[in-house]
Amino acid sequence: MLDNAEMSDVELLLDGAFGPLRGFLGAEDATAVRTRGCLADGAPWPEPVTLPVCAETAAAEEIELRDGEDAPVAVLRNEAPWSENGCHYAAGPVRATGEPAGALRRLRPSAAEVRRRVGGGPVLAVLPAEPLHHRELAQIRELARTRGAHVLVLVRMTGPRPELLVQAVLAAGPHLPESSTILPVPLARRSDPARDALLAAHVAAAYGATHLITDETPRPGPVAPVEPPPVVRDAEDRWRPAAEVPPPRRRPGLGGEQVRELLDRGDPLPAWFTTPAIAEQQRRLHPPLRERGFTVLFTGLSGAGKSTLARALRDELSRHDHRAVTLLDGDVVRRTLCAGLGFSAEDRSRNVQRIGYVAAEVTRHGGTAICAPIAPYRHDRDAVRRMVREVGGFVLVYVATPLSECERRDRKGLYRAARTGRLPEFTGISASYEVPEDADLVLDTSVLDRDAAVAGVVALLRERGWVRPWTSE
Ligand SMILES: Nc1ncnc2c1ncn2[C@@H]1O[C@H](COP(=O)(O)OS(=O)(=O)O)[C@@H](OP(=O)(O)O)[C@H]1O
Ligand SMILES: Nc1ncnc2c1ncn2[C@@H]1O[C@H](COP(=O)(O)OP(=O)(O)O)[C@@H](O)[C@H]1O
Repeated sequence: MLDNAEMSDVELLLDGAFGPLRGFLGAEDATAVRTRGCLADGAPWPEPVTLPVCAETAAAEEIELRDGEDAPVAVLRNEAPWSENGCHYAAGPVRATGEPAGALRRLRPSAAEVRRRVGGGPVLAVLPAEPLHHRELAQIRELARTRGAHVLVLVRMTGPRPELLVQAVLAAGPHLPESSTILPVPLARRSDPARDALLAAHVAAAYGATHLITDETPRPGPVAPVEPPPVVRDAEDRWRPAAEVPPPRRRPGLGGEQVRELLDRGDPLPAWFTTPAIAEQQRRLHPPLRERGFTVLFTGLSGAGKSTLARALRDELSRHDHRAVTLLDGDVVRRTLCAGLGFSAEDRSRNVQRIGYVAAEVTRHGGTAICAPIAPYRHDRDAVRRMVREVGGFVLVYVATPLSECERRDRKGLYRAARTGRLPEFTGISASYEVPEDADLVLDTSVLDRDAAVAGVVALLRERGWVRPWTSE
C-alpha cells in the first residue's frame, strides 16, 4: 500500500509529468541522482524517485501498487530491485491498472496532452502555493503580455485541504489571460527545498513550460526562471506595472502576515486586494480561528489533575463555545479506542498517538478535542502536535503538580502499589516522565484551584484567538 507521497509519485509517473522517468529508479540512477544530480545516462534529474518495499515484495517480478484505501492503481514491472543499508527498493516502469482515480483527476490531462494544447510558443508556468489575488494576477498578465506567452498555472496539491487551493486558483481564472491553463498537480513536497524547487521546475517543463515565475534565486534548470515584475496599487485601486505609476499615486498593498491576520480574525479582504469569488475560496481555505477546530492536550503524572481539569474545561466550553467538544480521557480511551494496550513504552506511544489521530480528526472537522493522557514521552506529544497543527490549533498544557502531591492524593492507591512493587512500570516511580519544555501553559494544581486552572486555559485560548470572550457566571 502506498503512502500519500508515493501515491503522488505514481500519479505523476503515470501522467508523464516526471518525464523522462517512466518508473521508480534503480540503484545506478538513484546513486547518480544523489551524487551528480543526473540520471546514470547524464540526463539532469534532481530527486531520487524511489520506492522502498519489504524484502518479500522486492523479490516479486510484478508488484501491484495500491492506494491508501487499498484499491489497485498501477503495476510496477520490478526489473531492477536493489537494496542499500538494509532497505529494499523496487525499481522499474509503472503502468496504470484501469482508470486512474486520483483526486481531481478529471482536471488533469496527461503531460503529453497538455504539451499539445499549450505548445508552439513560450509557455509561462506559475506554481502558486497560495490563492492568486489582484497583485499576482497583474504580474502574470504583465509577463504574459510582454512575452506573448501562454500561461500555465500548476496548482500544487499539498497541505491538509489541497482541493480548496485548487478551487481558489480556479476562481482566479476569469482574471488570467484568455486561454490560460490551470492544472492541479499532486506533487508532494520534498525535504530539501532547493531540490524540491528544481523538481517542480522539471514537472513544469514536462507539461510544456519554457519559463517559470519564481521568487527564488535562479539556478540552472529545465525552464528559464522569471522574476515577478513589480506591480503597484494606484490611486484608483488598480494594480499596474510600477513603472507606469508615479510614487505619489501609489497606495500600499497587504503583506502575507497582514492577510493571515485578517483571515484569522474573519475580517473581509478588501475589494482592491482580491475579487469576491477568490475571497470566498480563500476564506474556505483559511477560515477564521473561531471557526477552526483545536485540541487541548493535558499531560502530567497520574493524579496531577488532568481528568479533573479536562472535564471542567469541557463543561466550560460546552456552555459558552459553539463547537462540539470531544473528551478523550485516559480511562474511557483505554477501555475503547486503545483496549488491549498496556503500559510498556511501546504501548504508551501507541495509546497517545491513537488519541492524537482522533483529536486531529475532530480538529479537522471544526470540533474541540480535549485529551488527558499521561503522555510521558516528548516524541509522542510532538507527533500529536504535528498531526493536529496540520488541520487546526494545538495547545499543550503541562499539569505540573509535584510527584509528592500526586502521591499524597493517591486516589486509586496506585502509588502505594507502585512503591511496594506490586504495580510495575508506574510513571514517576518506576517509569519515566519527560517533563515538557515546550508547554503552552504550566499549571500546578497543588497551588492553583480547579477553576483558576481552567480559567488559565480559557484565557490562553482567547489570547490565541481560538475562542471568543464570554462572561462567566
Ligand atoms: N503503570 C502505570 N503507569 C501509569 N499509569 C497507570 C499504570 N497502570 C495503570 N495506570 C492507570 O492508567 C492511567 C494512565 O493511562 P494513560 O493512558 O493516561 O497513560 S499513558 O499516556 O499511556 O502513559 C492512570 O490514570 P490517571 O491517574 O488518570 O493518569 C493510572 O490510573
Ligand atoms: N486544583 C486541583 N485541580 C485538579 N484536581 C485537584 C485539584 N486539587 C485537588 N485535586 C484532586 O486531585 C485528584 C486529581 O485526579 P485526576 O483529575 O483523576 O488526575 P489525573 O487525571 O491527572 O490522574 C482529584 O481527586 C482531584 O479532586
